[in-house]
Amino acid sequence: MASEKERATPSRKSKASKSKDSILKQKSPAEFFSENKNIAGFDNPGKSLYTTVRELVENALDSAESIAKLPVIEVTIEEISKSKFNSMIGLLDRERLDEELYGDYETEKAREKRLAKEAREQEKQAKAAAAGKKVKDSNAVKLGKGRGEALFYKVTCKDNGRGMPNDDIPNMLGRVLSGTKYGLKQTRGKFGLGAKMALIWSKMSTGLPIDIWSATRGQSFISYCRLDINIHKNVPNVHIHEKRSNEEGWHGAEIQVTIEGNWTTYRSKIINYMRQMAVITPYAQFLFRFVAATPDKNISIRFARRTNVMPPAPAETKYHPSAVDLLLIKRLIAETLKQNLLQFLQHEFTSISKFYAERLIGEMGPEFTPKMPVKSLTAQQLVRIHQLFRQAKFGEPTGECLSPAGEYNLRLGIMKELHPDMVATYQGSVQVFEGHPFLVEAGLSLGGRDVKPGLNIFRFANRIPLLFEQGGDVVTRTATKRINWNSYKINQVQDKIGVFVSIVSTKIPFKGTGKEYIGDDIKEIASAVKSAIQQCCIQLKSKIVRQQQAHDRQQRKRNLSKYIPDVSRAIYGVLMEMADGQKSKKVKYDDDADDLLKKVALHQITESTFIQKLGQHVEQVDAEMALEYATQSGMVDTAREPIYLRTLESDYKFALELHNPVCVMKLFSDF
Ligand SMILES: Nc1ncnc2c1ncn2[C@@H]1O[C@H](COP(=O)(O)OP(=O)(O)OP(=O)(O)O)[C@@H](O)[C@H]1O
Repeated sequence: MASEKERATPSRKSKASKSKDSILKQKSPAEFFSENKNIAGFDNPGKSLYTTVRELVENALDSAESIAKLPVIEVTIEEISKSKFNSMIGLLDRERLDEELYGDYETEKAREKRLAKEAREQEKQAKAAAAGKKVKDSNAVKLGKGRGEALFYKVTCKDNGRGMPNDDIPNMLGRVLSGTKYGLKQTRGKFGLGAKMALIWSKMSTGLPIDIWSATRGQSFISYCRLDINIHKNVPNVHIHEKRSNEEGWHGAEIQVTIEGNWTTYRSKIINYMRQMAVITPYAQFLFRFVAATPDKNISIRFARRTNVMPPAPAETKYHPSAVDLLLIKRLIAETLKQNLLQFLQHEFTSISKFYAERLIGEMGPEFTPKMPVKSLTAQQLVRIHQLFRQAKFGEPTGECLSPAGEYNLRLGIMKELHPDMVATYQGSVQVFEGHPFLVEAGLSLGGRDVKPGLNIFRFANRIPLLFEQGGDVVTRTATKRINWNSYKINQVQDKIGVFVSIVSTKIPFKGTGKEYIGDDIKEIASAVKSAIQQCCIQLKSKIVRQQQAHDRQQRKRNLSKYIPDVSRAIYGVLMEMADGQKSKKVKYDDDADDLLKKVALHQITESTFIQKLGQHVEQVDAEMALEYATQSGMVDTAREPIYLRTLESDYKFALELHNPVCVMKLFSDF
C-alpha cells in the first residue's frame, strides 16, 4: 500500500507519464492519413495496390471528361523483383548468413512434411482435373510461417485529359487535401486525397518518389516532376521539376508510383474493377497490362470503346438552401462577389428567385433589408438566416447539373461485357435528399458470359464501380430483400441475373472515406433504387412471358408434327380397309365418304397426302396462335405501320391480303 508521503508526492515515473500525456501535439493531415490509411482504402498491401489503380484511373477519367475528350487510358502494373527493387534504391543484394533468423526458415523435418503435403495436394488436383472438376491454384499450400517477402509493383496510369498546370503539380499531388474538385459538382474525386494516399503509401512501403509527366492543351512543353511528400508538414518535397519538349503536342497526364502490393490476392478485384468501369464507361478505351517478373504470366486486356456518345460533362451547381449549415453560409459569404443580401440569396443558391428572396428577407425581421451589405451580417443574423433556411419551403433542385451514364451507354456496356440473353434498362427521374439532387439508373440482364446463377450485383456511384462492402449497400439490400423476383417470373436462385444500379449525385452519401458503399438509411435513395429495379423487372417480365409463350408454341408444334407420320399411316390404313370393304360391297357409306374411298382406292389420296395436309394444318394453327397472341399483347398495334407503294400501271386496281406466319400485308388501291 502506498504511504501517505508517496500519495502526496507522485513518483518520478508517474510524473513523467503524466507530463507526456498532457503534451499538446498537432498532426498534419498527411500524418493523420498515414497513420489511418485504412479509412482511405489502403488497409493492406493488396488492397493498397487496388486502391492505387482505382484512384489513378478515376482521376484520368475525370480529367479527360472535363475537356469533353473521349478517354484513352493505359494502366500498367509492373511486378518488381526484389533484386530489381534493390537496384532501384541503390541497395546491394545480400546473401543470408543466419538462415534461422528468418521467418520463412524451415527445419529439415518441417520441409519434408510440407513437401509431402504438396505432393498429396498435387495428386488430389490431378484427380480432380481428370474428373473434369475445377482445379484450385496449386500455390494454395502455404509456405513457411513468416510474413513473407514484400512484393513491389510499379503502377503507371496515362491519360489524354486536361493535364495539370506546371506550377500546380507539386501541390496537387504532394499536399493532402488539395484538389480542384471541391465545388458542388458530380465528380468521381471529391476529397483531394486519393493520389496523395498512393504517394504516402509509396513513401511508407518503398520510400520511392512519384513521377509525373503532364501537359495541358496547346502547351509547348511537357512538365516532368519527381516529388515525394513531407508527411509532418504536409507539403510537397520536389526532387526534379523541369520542362521537356512536347513535339507531338501531347496533352494529358502520366503518373507513376512504386508501391508494395499483392497482385495474387487482388488480381481478380483489379480486373473486375476495370471490367465494371468498361461497363459504365463504354465511350472510354482502356488498356490494362500486367507485366510479370516472368513473361508467361503477363496479362494484357483491351476494353475497346463501343460508342462515341459521351454523357455531357456534369455542371457545377449552387447549394440548395436546405443543404447548407452555418459554416457553409459563412464561407459562401466570404467568397461571394455579390454586394447585398438580396443579390446574395438570389444568386448564390438554387431555388431562390428574386421575389422569393424578398419574401425571405421580410420574414427575417426588421433589422434585415434587401440592400444591406451581405458581408456586414453578424453571427446572430447568420443563425437567423440558417434557421429560416431550415424551416421555409423551397422548390427542389432541378438536377440539370447531373450527368448520368444514360440508358444507351448502360445497355451497351452490359451487352459488350456480359453478352446476356436479355437486358432491360431504366432511368429514374431526378429526386432530392438533404438538398442534393440525385438520379438512379438501373439495368437488369438475364444469362450471359461468366455470370453465376443467382443475383450478380454491380454497383456504381458517380460512375465509379463499387466492389467492397457489398452486404451493407443500399443496392444489395434492395435487390436481395425488397424485390419479389418470382412475381416477375425470375428465379432468384437459378437464373443468371445481373443487377446494375448507378447512382449519380452532387453528394454521394458514402459510408467512410474509402468510397466503398452507400448506406441503406436514406429512404429517398432506397425507394428510388427499388423503383428503378422494379421498372426493369416489369420490362423483362413481358419479354420472359413472350419468350415462354413462343417456346410453348414451338413445343406444341413440334409435338403435333412428331405424330403426323403415325397418324397419317393409321388413317390411311383404316381408309384402305374401308375401301376394300366398299369394293366387296360389304358396307355402304354416304356420298362424301364414298367419294373419298374411291380416291383412296385409285391412289389419288395416299399416305403422303395426309402427311402434307396435316403439316399444313399445324402450320396454320401455329400462325393463327402467334397472331392471336400478338393481338392480345398489343404487338400488332405497335408494329403496324402504313407504307405506300405506287403501282407501276395506274389503271391496275387491287385489294388483296398477303398472309405470312409473322405478318399480314394488305394491298389496296385508292387511286
Ligand atoms: N490525371 C490527372 N489529370 C489532371 N489532373 C489530375 C490528375 N490526377 C490528379 N489531378 C489533379 O490533382 C488533384 C488531386 O487529386 P487527388 O486524387 O489527390 O484528389 P481528388 O481526385 O481531387 O479527390 P479524391 O481524393 O476524392 O480522389 C485533382 O483534384 C486534380 O485536379
